[in-house]
Amino acid sequence: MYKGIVCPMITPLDAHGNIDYNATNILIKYLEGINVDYLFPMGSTGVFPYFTLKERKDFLKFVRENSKKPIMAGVGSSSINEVNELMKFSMDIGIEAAVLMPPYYIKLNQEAIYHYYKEILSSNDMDLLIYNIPQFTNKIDPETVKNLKSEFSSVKGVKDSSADIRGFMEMLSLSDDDFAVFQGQDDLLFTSLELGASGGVCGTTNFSDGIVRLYHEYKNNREMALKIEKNDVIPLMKKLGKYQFPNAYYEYFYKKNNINGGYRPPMYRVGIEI
Ligand SMILES: O=C(O)C(=O)C[C@H](O)[C@H](O)COP(=O)(O)O
Repeated sequence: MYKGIVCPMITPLDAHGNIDYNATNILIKYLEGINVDYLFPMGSTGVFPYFTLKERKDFLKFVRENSKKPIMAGVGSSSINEVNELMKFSMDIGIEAAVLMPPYYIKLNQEAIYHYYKEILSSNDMDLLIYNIPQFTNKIDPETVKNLKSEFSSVKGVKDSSADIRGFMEMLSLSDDDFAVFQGQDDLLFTSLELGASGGVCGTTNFSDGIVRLYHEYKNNREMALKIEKNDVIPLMKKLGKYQFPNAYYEYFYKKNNINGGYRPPMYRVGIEI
């Protein structure tokens, strides 16, 4: 059962916009230090669409070779061949699970989305978390998740970043011992834990330990957890939300660690005050 706090890792970049592996090591050590439960490279915060397949594989391999934490690999692509290639690669190098959002560009109905996942799940045994993020790609409905879950035992959960609490509650109704439901928005973590979520995929963990403290406090001291959400997490998310996603996450990380980091266009430096 997947459970706890997942970091959707930024992909640290150098001044030329290439992947900076020294900075990546600093990030991995930080995440181990604050004790997140899983590393999630090549998700949305990791700006996976801006990288070639080779860059994506190299980054996944580096994270695998430099951390013993369980890993969820972002394998998203509108090309099923690319998804299969990334899943097979991830499985071969010992990554525990894959995270996959519905395809993008062409607007798809639920039947098409079902067929996309079915095709991939039929030829891969790796554990898979379905990723609902309708602000960036086609939406997957709880009903479609339910159908895929009942047909394929490798579907181990869903990560919902929609910020739609009604939809999230429908996803939660699918929870069982072998199916996890993660909240994808940091500032909804407390509410989601109250509703029975398995944990959160939280971007602020790239440079702040508030979410991890919230998650651990929640078990013993609910009031304290709520305080952390109100005083630390919500203001931080509000600040980050003012800028083009996810540039401010990168800038925060670079500033915190005194790294002369860069951006790959269309990313750019936003000039956040921290
Ligand atoms: O990076 C990932 O893959 C994540 O899981 C983090 C978040 O779910 C999304 O980044 C949310 O994006 P916003 O709605 O723009 O805040």
